[in-house]
Amino acid sequence: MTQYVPFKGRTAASDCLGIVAHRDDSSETSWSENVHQTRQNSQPLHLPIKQQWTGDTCATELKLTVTPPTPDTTPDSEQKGFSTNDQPFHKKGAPLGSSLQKEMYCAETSDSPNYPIPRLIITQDCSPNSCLSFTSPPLPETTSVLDIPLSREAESPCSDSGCGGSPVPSLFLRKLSSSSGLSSASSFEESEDDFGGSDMEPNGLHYLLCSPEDQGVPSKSWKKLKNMVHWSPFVVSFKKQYPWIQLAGHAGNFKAGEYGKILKKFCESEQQCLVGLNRDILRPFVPGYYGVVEKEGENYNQMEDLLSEFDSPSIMDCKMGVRTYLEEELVKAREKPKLRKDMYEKMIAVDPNAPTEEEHRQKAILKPRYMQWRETLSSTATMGFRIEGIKRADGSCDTNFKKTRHKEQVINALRDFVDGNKNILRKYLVRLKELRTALEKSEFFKSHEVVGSSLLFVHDSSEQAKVWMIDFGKTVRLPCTQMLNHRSPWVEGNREDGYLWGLDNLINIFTEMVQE
Ligand SMILES: Nc1ncnc2c1ncn2[C@@H]1O[C@H](COP(=O)(O)OP(=O)(O)OP(=O)(O)O)[C@@H](O)[C@H]1O
Ligand SMILES: O=P(O)(O)O[C@@H]1[C@H](O)[C@H](O)[C@@H](OP(=O)(O)O)[C@H](OP(=O)(O)O)[C@H]1O
Repeated sequence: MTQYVPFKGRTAASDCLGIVAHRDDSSETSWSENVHQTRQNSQPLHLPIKQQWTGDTCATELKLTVTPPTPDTTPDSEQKGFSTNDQPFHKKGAPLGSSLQKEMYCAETSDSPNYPIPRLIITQDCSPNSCLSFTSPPLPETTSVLDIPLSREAESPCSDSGCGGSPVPSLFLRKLSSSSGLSSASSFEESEDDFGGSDMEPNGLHYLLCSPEDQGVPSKSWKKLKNMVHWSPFVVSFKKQYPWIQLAGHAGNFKAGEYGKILKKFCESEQQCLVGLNRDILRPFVPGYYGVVEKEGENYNQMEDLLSEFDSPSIMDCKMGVRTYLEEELVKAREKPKLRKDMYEKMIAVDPNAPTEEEHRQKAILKPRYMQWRETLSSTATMGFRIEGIKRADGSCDTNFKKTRHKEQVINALRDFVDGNKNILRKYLVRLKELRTALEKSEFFKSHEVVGSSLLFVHDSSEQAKVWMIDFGKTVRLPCTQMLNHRSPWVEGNREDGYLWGLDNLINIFTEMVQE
């Protein structure tokens, strides 16, 4: 589906799902008003969004000077092109000054505060499904983490990049997605004593086995050991010896923790979310949180490993919401536009015709442009969720879902994921509905913009099937007076994320599949 941009005017009304973007220029307010009115009365004239990024509108203002890999001494804030004062993004992981975290492909541009980053406005038929009523999970009286104060202020997100890109050498730390060029580089390289390396997948992808013994040890071996943990008290020392798989996300973000726990690079706002969620009605749907752990000079959030209760699990990561970047990322991008060579390369790897002429000339694109392109290429914009990756029970792994956009494609992927097993589908459906009920009651949820968060689906051959919310690196507390319903269309400023709308759609799809 093409993404459209309203272009000076309105047209007839439309009930169907559509995407509207507009320029952030001097006519911003009236554009915004037009779009609001448009949803009620009329449909805007449309232009492909690609035209937002043509040279005559904006790109001529950019002068691309690709910054070569910088020495380790460069402060992170400079790496990201932010001054030390403008720090809306807490970086993930290491303490300030870590030499690990570098921006390699970020290109500085001339400062142009009025640089027109388009605003994406999703118009959608967001009539929610009628909610089935389920007993709410009991609100815990105590939590596993008790003493971390919650800030009342909006938390800054943990985006590695904001609009400036990942603060790590992309040669070493890659996003675990097919187009990001997965290689045998393991995100656990730094701790080979603790973990095994990566396994080559049949489709050429790799996933990570978080098993101390698995360098050269076939998975059957650890399985045996794991069984021993189940059956014999003498094998306690074999704890941690099961494979842990990171299906999506930034490579290098995880390490093994205690048995049944994993460590994710520390991010303050994610920590606050995990603490808040563990005190909320959503507690049964999020990983347990066990505080901050320091390992090899770096801080990590220790959380429950959601795979630990499963045997050779099948796993799916679904990124939720209609938007995958925060509003403040757009603001940042306008203030300090930065060209991303790596994102241009990821884009042309999927579709060589996707970049505008100007982007081709510059061989770089802005992050919001890339993120919007990803959203419209996949089902994010049209359904409010997208599949990021699937790992099947046989060990095969697929992260090639960038172009999985249509309902039929999603259904095929889901059918393949559950291997046609309707019992598992039914269990997922029940769990998704329970989650929706909890989300609709949750104090945490209504007071946070939840962007880039995923649902982790896990099942195994015993037909145990569960879903959890994960990844709160870009979950941001709203100002006290603001609340979201997570179903309204997003208009920049309202901070709606479409999370519940996406969940409604997911539930509809599972319902259809169960009834098939
Ligand atoms: N608590 C958990 N238990 C088991 N697996 C997990 C858990 N948290 C994350 N994972 C695995 O790690 C992957 C990435 O997790 P997550 O999305 O939190 O990482 P990230 O690097 O912050 O991602 P992103 O780049 O999208 O922000 C998930 O797809 C899942 O496979
Ligand atoms: O899946 P892809 O196509 O590889 O694209 C990445 C994906 O959109 C991530 O969500 C994003 O991280 P954040 O959500 O943390 O912004 C990352 O940005 P980054 O490269 O700036 O980290 C992108 O590169």
